[in-house]
Amino acid sequence: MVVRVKPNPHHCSKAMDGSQQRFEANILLLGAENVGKSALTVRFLTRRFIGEYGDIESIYSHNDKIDGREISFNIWDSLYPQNCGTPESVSDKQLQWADGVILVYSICDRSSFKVVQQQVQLIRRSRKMSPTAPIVIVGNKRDLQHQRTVSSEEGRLFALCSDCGFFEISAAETYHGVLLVFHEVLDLIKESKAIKKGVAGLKGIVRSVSAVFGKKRAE
Ligand SMILES: Nc1nc2c(ncn2[C@@H]2O[C@H](COP(=O)(O)OP(=O)(O)OP(=O)(O)O)[C@@H](O)[C@H]2O)c(=O)[nH]1
Repeated sequence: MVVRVKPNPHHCSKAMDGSQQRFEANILLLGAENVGKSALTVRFLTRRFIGEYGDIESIYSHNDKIDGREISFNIWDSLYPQNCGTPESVSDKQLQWADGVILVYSICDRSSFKVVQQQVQLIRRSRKMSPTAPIVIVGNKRDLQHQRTVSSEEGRLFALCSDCGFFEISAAETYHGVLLVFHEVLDLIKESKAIKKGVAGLKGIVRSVSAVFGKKRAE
């Protein structure tokens, strides 16, 4: 089931508990205009490529079952340019909301690759998002090889150097590539949340041990 709602950054997934069956993930799609952010989103949600998508910014909620576990995806398909600061800027609200980011460029639009490069720097420098939150870079429109201006190697190398995931796909041609992108982000979000939980658990142990020793010293 897909539900389309207006962007509400207060809709938050951070209350996930490993013991619960349902896993909730907030995924933010960013990138320059016309690169296929909406095409990717709609392909993932409906398996269809419809060609024209209009200029609507939305958060879509989608429930799925993967490996027997209920998954709740919230996908924020953002509009470019973002309505704050410089064109490539990303709002604090978006970063606070997101558990993971998909940054999309078009392989036949070099300026869109530059926007992705700038957005990676901005996200990495921001304190609004967990440093363990994953970023996956997607070179879209792979079907337009004859118009290519960004090589696969360049995209892959940049992603590798920036510690981001990387895919080259065509939202127009196949559903499978799009599915792989969303599943990768989901897996990385799970890992990131597990790391955060581990760190929190460790802090709890340190606090308990300190409390015991503190008490003993006081006796
Ligand atoms: N050839 C080709 N065209 C694509 C592909 N993905 C999207 N498009 C086309 O690119 C255009 C822009 O797609 P959108 O999904 O609206 O792009 P967007 O990034 O959401 O654009 P904004 O809403 O302006 O931010 C549309 O005409 C799509 O049909 C693809 O993989 N291959």
